[in-house]
Amino acid sequence: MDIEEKTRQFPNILITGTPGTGKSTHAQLLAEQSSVPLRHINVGELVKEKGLHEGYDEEWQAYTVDEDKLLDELEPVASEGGIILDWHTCDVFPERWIDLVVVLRCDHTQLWDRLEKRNYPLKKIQENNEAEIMQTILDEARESYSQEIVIELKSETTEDLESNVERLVQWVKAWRRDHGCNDEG
Ligand SMILES: Nc1ncnc2c1ncn2[C@@H]1O[C@H](COP(=O)(O)OP(=O)(O)O)[C@@H](O)[C@H]1O
Repeated sequence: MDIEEKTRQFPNILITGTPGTGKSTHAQLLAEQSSVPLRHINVGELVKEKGLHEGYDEEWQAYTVDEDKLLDELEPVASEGGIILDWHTCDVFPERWIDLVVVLRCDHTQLWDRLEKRNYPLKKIQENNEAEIMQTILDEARESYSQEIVIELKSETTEDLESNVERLVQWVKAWRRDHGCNDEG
């Protein structure tokens, strides 16, 4: 455990998964329902807002992220703790920042419908659909972080969403207890 980790009062959670699996929906609800303040950071939006990219890729309709700039931008808030990082890329963050990695999963036909509703180009829908079938992001998460902090959660129904968020709310409380933080005061 390094010094930075010891001084954090709030955990950092990474919510990842193929686009459309429900990251933003989960992150937003968790930030609302948590009994301690957690800040939802939609990394894709942050990249766009702060210009943390090397331009827009028309073919993929996505920004090419400048990872160094992104990490510099996030370092102070990550060190402070209490952030929910919401992004489909999970292998760029330093391990010391992250206390829990949540990988959301969704049946691929359902995912296809969700992405179609977003008017993604067919190529992008196919690519993401295939990534979900191949569990690409789950594998990346398991390769990038220690096994004990990576959890896979199903995100297909509203019931899934509610029970996942409740579980995460409880996890945050337990993390704080384990780290000697007093939630009463
Ligand atoms: N567990 C779920 N049950 C029902 N609909 C969901 C669930 N998770 C996400 N959705 C829906 O799927 C769409 C994509 O969700 P979103 O949170 O934007 O995904 P992501 O941030 O992973 O791209 C939204 O319309 C959202 O309402």
